[in-house]
Amino acid sequence: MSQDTFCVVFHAQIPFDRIPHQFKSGPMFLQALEDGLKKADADPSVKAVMICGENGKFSAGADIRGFSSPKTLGVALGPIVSLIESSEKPVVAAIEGVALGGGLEVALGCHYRVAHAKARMGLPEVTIGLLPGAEGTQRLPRLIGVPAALDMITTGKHIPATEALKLGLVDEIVEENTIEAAIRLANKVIGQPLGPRRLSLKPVPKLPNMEAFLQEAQVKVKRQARGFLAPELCFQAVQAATQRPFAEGVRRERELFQVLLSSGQAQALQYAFFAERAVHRWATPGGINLLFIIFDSILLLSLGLGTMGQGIVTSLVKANIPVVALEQNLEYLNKGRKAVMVLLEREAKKMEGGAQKLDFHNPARLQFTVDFNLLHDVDLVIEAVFENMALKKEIFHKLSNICKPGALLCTNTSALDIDEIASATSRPQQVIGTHFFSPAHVMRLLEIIYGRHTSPSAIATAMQLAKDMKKVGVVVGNCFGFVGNRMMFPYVEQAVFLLEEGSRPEAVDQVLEDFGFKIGPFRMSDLAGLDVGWRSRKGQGLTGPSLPAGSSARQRRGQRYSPLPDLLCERGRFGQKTGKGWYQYERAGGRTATPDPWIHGFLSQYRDTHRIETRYIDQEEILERCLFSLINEGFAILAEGIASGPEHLDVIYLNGYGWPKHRGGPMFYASTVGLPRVLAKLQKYSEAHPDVPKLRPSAFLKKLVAVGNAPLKEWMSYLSRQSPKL
Ligand SMILES: CCCCCCCC/C=C\C=C\CC(=O)SCCNC(=O)CCNC(=O)[C@H](O)C(C)(C)COP(=O)(O)OP(=O)(O)OC[C@H]1O[C@@H](n2cnc3c(N)ncnc32)[C@H](O)[C@@H]1OP(=O)(O)O
Repeated sequence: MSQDTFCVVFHAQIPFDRIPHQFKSGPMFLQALEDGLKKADADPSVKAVMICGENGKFSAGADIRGFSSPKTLGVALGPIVSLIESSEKPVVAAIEGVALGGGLEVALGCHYRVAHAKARMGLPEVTIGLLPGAEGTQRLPRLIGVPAALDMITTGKHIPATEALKLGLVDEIVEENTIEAAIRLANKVIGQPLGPRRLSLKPVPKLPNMEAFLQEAQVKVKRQARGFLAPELCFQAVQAATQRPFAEGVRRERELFQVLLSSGQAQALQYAFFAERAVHRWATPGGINLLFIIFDSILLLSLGLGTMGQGIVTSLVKANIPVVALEQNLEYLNKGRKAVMVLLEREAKKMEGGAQKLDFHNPARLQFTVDFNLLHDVDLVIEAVFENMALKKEIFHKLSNICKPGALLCTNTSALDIDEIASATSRPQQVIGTHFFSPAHVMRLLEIIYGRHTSPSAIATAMQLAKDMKKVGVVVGNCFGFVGNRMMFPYVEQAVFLLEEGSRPEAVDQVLEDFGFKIGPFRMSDLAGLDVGWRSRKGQGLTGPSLPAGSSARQRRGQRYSPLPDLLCERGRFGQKTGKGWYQYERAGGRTATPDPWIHGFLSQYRDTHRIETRYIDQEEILERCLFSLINEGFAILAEGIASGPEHLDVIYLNGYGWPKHRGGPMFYASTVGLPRVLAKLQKYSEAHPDVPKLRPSAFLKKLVAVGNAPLKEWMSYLSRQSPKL
């Protein structure tokens, strides 16, 4: 093929750092694309056009940071995609790496698409609070049909090339040189009619039951979205494709895009996108940041095969890390092994048809043992026994004696003091907290807690482990409850106080679920088991036999205390596992929560006993007392240097506590509410409840308001000592 038959229009786009800023996806970049296309069209020596990316990547779409100037992005790309499609010369996309967002929309404008077998494609705009605004919602259903297009557009998932080929999204996949294959294809199709290849001219493939299908899909999207607008508007845009001609569908897509752009939710999700990446960057006080400790041949030992241990082992096997699972006796080991195998079988099923296979029947990858001697060879231990300081110390003392000198010793704890655990060893620099969230093979968050002596390389290794396990690792300092649970305590405390004052569990849960939480505090408590907190409170001497005689029922250490959860536990109401908790369930182990008249009666009796006047509590008060007390604790955490920035707190809440993504995390949410308002409300509630210290506004919050409601990205600059613990 002669060189002059083609114009390779375009080399773009990620990695972002390798191309000049003005060409990323801004107006100059789009102009260059348009100019190139026009030049190719006008040049009679050019017979076909091939579009490819630079350095083996097609395009990750727009630079998300540029969405502040909408006109230059999605909306302006649409006419260029149309220009590609209307070309009288065949245009072939050569997709390598990724084709995402605007990148895939460009490919949809092309007449043919060739992809490398390892390429991934998707329209992830919904995950940043938007919809594909360059005609993607109108072209994709015409190409792959409504069900598959709806799935891709409303979830934003990336699909592998093999799946794209099955769906008809690409015409060909190749193992070798994609660009050469695209040129070959272009050469072959020169002179063939282009009409049938123009997606805007194609009808949307019919379904026998389109209306019923759409109705059902809409209900599903709405149910899952819980106040998140983008999936619902993505749905509406695809629906428009089924009901209107192409040009009208495009107009509807643009209207909906503008609604999302101005909703505030897009801003929150884009903040969350960068926050998740920002938490990968951490440093010690000396500026040391070791991110590249690689341990691809580690033998890892997971100690304890309860629910957490089972999930951790499953995640490790999924991450292809050789693992030895240890239990104290054969009975527990066999029980744990059975549960792990069930989880792994399930995971293997989900992965069927994909490139990766789960290798868990091979003893070199996964073995179960009660033999502590196997500890000699492991590189890393994750202890996952239950939350008991004495037990953990005993285990760490043993680990310190048996494990080889370089082995990293991790403790899975949700609140216990890492320094105290480390003090039982002769190598506190190699002791670190790894707080997994249940179910550990599903939840993305991993809180990584360093103690006073933890070394930077131990932190780096734990961060690398998180990455290998496809989790979001967030490095935090050591304090009771670390970041996530420490912020959760005042939230749950307020929820219970609200019951004392007149609310009901279902009313409080409803308000927080309407806000967007997957599950309210009482449903959550029933799910986790009320006995967990009861055991912890007994350990702290707040209830149970160690409570000093004569203690007041509703006061502890001079502060307000609610005995309500303890009273439920004393009556055997542990939540779902006993069939009764804050709600009633169909049976022990049941999952359907129903408001329980017994609880309502019990609460009124409790108020009578303690002479509490029942009052009506409105939704605003429920929301503010729960959320603002949690946020207030976040400011205290930042001021103490337990976390390096508000992004860390937000990423923890988004990935471990079901905080609604479209609200950007608690600290981002506070910034959108406005810090003066948060402060004023805390002051008001604190005055009404002077015996609740967690409602007293944090000094750091007051300072940020005093300096004029500083924007979130500047908050940390107002702390005199930043991250003293790092
Ligand atoms: C040849 C075709 C031409 C195409 C023209 C396109 C013109 C665009 C015009 C309009 C389009 C509008 C709609 C959109 O496109 S919206 C954007 C849709 N795209 C995305 O949402 C992709 C988001 N990114 C990712 O999913 C991943 O980052 C991925 C690209 C898969 C790479 O993952 P990974 O390898 O794990 O790396 P990181 O996630 O850590 O990212 C590396 C750094 O790159 C930064 N990054 C990534 N994507 C973007 C982005 N879209 N905008 C800005 N920055 C981005 C990321 O923050 C990392 O940077 P840092 O390390 O500094 O944090």
